[in-house]
Amino acid sequence: MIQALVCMSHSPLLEYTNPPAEVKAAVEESFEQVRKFVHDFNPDLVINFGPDHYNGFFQDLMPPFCVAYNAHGTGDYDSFDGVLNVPTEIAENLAAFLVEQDLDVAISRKMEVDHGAVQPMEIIYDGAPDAKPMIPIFINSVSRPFTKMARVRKLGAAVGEYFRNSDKKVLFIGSGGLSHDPPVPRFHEATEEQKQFLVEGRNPTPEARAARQERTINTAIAFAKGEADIMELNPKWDQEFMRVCREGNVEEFDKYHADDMDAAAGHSSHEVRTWVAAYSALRACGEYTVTYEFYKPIKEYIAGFGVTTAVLD
Ligand SMILES: O=C(O)/C=C/c1cccc(O)c1O
Ligand SMILES: [Fe+2]
Repeated sequence: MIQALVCMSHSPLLEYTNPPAEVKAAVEESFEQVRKFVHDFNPDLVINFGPDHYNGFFQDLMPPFCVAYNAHGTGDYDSFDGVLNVPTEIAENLAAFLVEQDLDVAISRKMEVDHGAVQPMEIIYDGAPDAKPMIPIFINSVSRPFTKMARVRKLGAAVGEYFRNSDKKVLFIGSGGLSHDPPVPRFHEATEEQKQFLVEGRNPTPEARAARQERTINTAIAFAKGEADIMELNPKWDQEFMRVCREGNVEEFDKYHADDMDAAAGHSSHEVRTWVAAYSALRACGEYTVTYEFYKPIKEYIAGFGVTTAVLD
């Protein structure tokens, strides 16, 4: 087995809110399954398709895709705040290959990644996402305009093609989703203060960061009580999306359009773009089988929470 995949939801609320004990236990069991899967596979390299939540990328310059040549954690919600172990030369060669395939990715020699990118690696490697060489690939999942899903699929497929004949064991990670609508500001509905944050919010003061995080935590607590002004989770939508992942006909991802996603599954459902890229990468390496699936709508985490693993046939 030379390539494998983990796609999973993330939530910065894992350590900040309290779902019922049986839900917490079920989530922890899903994490245990993922840990075992990855430790058995023991990748040489991780390709991490991740979103950002206005910690590393802002609307002063928002690329659709960005390949990191070097990266560090931003430490939001107490996530990893150190330097990541990015193999720069492999990342440079990968980006050059992608551009040759007409996928005009941005590159960064100093990418700042937030909980959205590092959380699966923190879960797998006991809080140490720098435990393995990892190339973060940012996929804009928060800021309009959104690329068509077919472009995300093609990006993933080209990444897979690049590693298909590699002698390294490569793990593709997609981090985010599924249906959810956390209180991340959207430019055209934002206050003047929020607009300024969306454009110039890099390196917030500790007070500003704490206030932002407290707002999200309070929203999650209110959401669990049925009192928050955010969209409901949509388990039906989530399960349909997971069916497409499972069946392996990745062109079917192209049916997802941004406006419909907003309306049916919430404004952060775009994070499934990371899954689309990761599944398309694996599919470019061969036919695959999903070996593990977990799903629960969890209001305390503001997430339709899905976890999957897959291997080549
Ligand atoms: O406040 C943020 O940056 C994001 C919060 C959030 C909440 C729930 C699920 C997610 O995927 C999130 O990123
Ligand atoms: Fe997120």
